[in-house]
Amino acid sequence: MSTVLEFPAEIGTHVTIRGLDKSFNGAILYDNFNLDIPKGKIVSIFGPNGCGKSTLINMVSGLMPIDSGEVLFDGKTLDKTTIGYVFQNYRDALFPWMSSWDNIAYPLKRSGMSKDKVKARVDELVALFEIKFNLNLYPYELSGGQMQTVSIMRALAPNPEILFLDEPFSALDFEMTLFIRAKLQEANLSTGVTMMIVSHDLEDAVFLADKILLLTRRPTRIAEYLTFDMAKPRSPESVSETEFIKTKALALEIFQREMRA
Ligand SMILES: Nc1ncnc2c1ncn2[C@@H]1O[C@H](COP(=O)(O)OP(=O)(O)OP(=O)(O)O)[C@@H](O)[C@H]1O
Repeated sequence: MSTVLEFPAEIGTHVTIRGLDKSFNGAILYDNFNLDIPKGKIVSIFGPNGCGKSTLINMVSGLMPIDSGEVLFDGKTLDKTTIGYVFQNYRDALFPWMSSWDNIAYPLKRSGMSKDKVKARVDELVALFEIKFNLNLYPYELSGGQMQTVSIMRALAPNPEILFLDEPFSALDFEMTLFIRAKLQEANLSTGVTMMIVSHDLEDAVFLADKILLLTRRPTRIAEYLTFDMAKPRSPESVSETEFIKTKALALEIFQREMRA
């Protein structure tokens, strides 16, 4: 098994993943997998169907057990780390018996925060997300995009060090995708929260990314770990700029190479 001593992390690393192994029913998905996630940055994960993108963030976030290996956050274990997780299926992720406001406040109330502080934190998020709809509504009374916005606000409420997002755009229309992309970018830039985002859509993946993790078919390895340092904040027009088009084309080329392999 690899260890941090064998493969020291680069300076500025938040999450070190070392010697990660995972099999399902004897079929190897990850075998001695190593990865560094930089602090305060956004890493987009892209790769062939079934290569284990969701499994990777589920293992790092502790939703799924690993067979062996080590995951450390600034050298700490998961139980000493505040994380947030945004699920693909926001309909099932929100508590249907609570108003949207109570959904967002839930993790804060659970941590024992005083009523005044809870209200102040929810107000901060309302300002950040420029919420115009009524948060007294129940999730089922909201549109899909509004529900996903509430799920992201809930995940960000406790000021996590790291936010995991599993295909947050997959069920959104284009207008909401643009809105949520912009808000995730703002949240990252204003709070420095690290993000790991699984995306099926290459444009979404590249738009937010400081790093693009391209995975191979299983057993899953790193095909390339691209750095994309186009200036931020990026705008909807950024996708037409040469720098963006070039990186997207490079990622596509690597993806296609892996599909043929
Ligand atoms: N709980 C499980 N039990 C058995 N096999 C599983 C389980 N979870 C995932 N797998 C298998 O592991 C592989 C990777 O799944 P995962 O959902 O992580 O891939 P993905 O890259 O996110 O896929 P997609 O692009 O289709 O969303 C798949 O072959 C899947 O069938």
